[in-house]
Amino acid sequence: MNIPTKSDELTRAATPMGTTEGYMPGFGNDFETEALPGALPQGMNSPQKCDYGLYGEQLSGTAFTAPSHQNERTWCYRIRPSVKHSHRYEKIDLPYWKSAPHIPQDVTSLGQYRWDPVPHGDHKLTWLTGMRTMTTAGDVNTQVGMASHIYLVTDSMVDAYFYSADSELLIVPQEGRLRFCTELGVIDLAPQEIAIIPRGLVYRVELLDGPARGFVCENYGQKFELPGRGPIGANCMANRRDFKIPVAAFEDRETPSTVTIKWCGQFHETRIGHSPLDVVAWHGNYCPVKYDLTTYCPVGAILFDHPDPSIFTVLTAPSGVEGTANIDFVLFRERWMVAENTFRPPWYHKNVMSELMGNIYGQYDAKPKGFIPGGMSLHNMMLPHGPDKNAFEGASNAELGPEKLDNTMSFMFETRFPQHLTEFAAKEAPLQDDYIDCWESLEKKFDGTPGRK
Ligand SMILES: O=C(O)Cc1cc(O)ccc1O
Ligand SMILES: [Fe+2]
Repeated sequence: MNIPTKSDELTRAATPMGTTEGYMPGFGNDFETEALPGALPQGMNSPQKCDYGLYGEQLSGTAFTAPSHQNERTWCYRIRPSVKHSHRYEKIDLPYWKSAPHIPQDVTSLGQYRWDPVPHGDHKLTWLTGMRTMTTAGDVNTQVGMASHIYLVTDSMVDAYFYSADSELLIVPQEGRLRFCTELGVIDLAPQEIAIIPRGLVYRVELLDGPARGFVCENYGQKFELPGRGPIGANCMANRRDFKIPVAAFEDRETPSTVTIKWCGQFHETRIGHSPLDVVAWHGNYCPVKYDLTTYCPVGAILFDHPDPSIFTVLTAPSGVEGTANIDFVLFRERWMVAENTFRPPWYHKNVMSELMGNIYGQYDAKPKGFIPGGMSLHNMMLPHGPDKNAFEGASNAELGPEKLDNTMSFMFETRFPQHLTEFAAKEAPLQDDYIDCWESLEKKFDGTPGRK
């Protein structure tokens, strides 16, 4: 079902030559875009008077003094400054959207957990009311850790806008299509794509094709960046040119509207008389982005053994400790399996990091049954897990030749912090009570006989 949206009224910049319509290619580089000719000042940021009577305003995504290779900011030229967009703030309740630290007393997070897809109910839900927090980790106030959410969207936000001062959001759709109308332009998002909406950026979310469901990683810490490729070199994994940044788009609409702000885990609302999506031109490197996961080029073992899943890292959000991420976003997609004399699925293991997984489509090799599209699993810090009985027997006895793992796309939000279940995850979401039984029938094979396999 295609749904008409308000955003058809947005005035968009012409798309630069050679780019996909509405987007500019790149990640972390400097962009410039204007929806009206000449709206972007040249050679300086703060002319005495901006063209078209626009106001200049900077959005800083890193500290002013962050090292230059990490420094991110964007200059916006807009109809009104943001401060005119915020009157008195009133606290509001979004009871299903939780922030760390949130450790419910009567919920245990120590265990292996798996959920069926959270079903769409009868209620109408927007991006804000349909956000369901599953886990939280770290502390939103000290800007470390993350939360994982499921979103269920049946309705567009109408004259309603949002920004998170707490976090950037990494969005992983699983069903339905959404349109993110942001201050810096429009991102249309479908399953097999991801988007990042930066901290502080105002937007509304429209439903293009619904109902929509997906996963969100809310990153309280340092921004997601591309991982270093080390000896792999300059190519493969996620390539910068496959990321897409929207061109400038604005609306000049005088309608009573609300802006909701997430700030230190609390939600506040303010009323304004116009659309805040009024940035006519911008330049900078702090911006929303989308990425098509089918452009991710996996690199793997081409002779024997199963490497650590870090080879599949799409994006990493560093913590203060080198090599130990606040969050890694890891993708398990279609690929060839060729390793000889090897148990090919993931090995049994315990991990100091906490692994939250979601299935976008198809079958995951370690869990041929039970981990279904839209479903999630959590293997928390230092809790053992690995292939279920079927996967173990199948892979141990398979005739090994080159084999294509086809029709498969799952992902992992892996964090250095333990993840705590919310009441929703423990009591309302479709938790599989029998999940741990998938390992129960793994029998003892050892009988002391050398050469027994
Ligand atoms: O537990 C999982 O399924 C995720 C995972 C995959 C893999 O290939 C190696 C380690 C790992 O944690
Ligand atoms: Fe794992």
